[in-house]
Amino acid sequence: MKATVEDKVQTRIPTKHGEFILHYYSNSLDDKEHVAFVKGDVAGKDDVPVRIHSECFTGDVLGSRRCDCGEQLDMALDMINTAGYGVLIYLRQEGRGIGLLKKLQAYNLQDQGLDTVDANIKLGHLADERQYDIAALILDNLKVHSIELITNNPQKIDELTKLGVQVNNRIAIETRIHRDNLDYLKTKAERMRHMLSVPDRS
Ligand SMILES: Nc1nc2c(ncn2[C@@H]2O[C@H](COP(=O)(O)OP(=O)(O)OP(=O)(O)O)[C@@H](O)[C@H]2O)c(=O)[nH]1
Ligand SMILES: [Zn+2]
Repeated sequence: MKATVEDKVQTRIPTKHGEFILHYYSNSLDDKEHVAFVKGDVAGKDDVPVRIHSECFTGDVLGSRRCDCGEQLDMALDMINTAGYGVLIYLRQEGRGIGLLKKLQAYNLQDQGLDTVDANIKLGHLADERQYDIAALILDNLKVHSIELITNNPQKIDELTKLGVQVNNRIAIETRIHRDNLDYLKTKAERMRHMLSVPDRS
C-alpha cells in the first residue's frame, strides 16, 4: 500500500527567526509527530530552500555541544527567514533513527573512545538508520516543485533523489568547530562523507 501523510493542522508561530506556519502531519508509516515549519508561499515553486532536520533532543533542546544540531537548527531557520520562503521539516528520528536511549548509551561509549559510527555498531545498529519517505511525502503535500537542500550530508541528497524529490542545489550549513564537537565533526567528514572542512585533531 502506498504511504501517505495528512496535514492535520496549520498554525502561525512567531519566532526569534521570524514568523512561520507550523504544519502537523500524521502519516501511515509510523506514529511519530512529524512537522513542517513553512515560511512564505512554497506551492508550485522551484529551488525552495529546505532543511530536513532530524530530532536531536540533546542538541536542539538542551543546547548540547557534543553535536552541531542545535546550531544548525538556528542557522537553517535564519536562512529560510532571510530567503523569505522555505521549509524546515522536523523529523522525529532521534539519534539517527536509533532513539534517545540508544543515543545516550552511544555517548557513553564515545566517552570510552569509540567514535559516533562504531558506538552505533557496538549497540547493534547501523551508523545511520534514518529514512526520508515522510519528508518526501510532506514536500509533495506542500506542492514544492524542486528544492535547494540545506545540508552537508550527501547521503541525504541521494536518498531524497531516489524518493523522487528534485534537488537542484545544496546549501552548506557549517557550524562553529570547538573542543567538544571536533572529533564528532571529524568522524562525520571522514567516515560519513559529510562535506565539512574540519581541521586536524593535532
Ligand atoms: N546515534 C547517534 N546519533 C547522533 C549522534 N550525534 C547526533 N546524532 C543524531 O544525528 C541526527 C543528526 O544527524 P547528523 O549526522 O548530525 O547530520 P545530518 O542530518 O546527517 O546532516 P546535515 O544535514 O548536514 O546536518 C540527529 O537525529 C541526532 O540526534 C551520535 O553520536 N550518535
Ligand atoms: Zn545533535
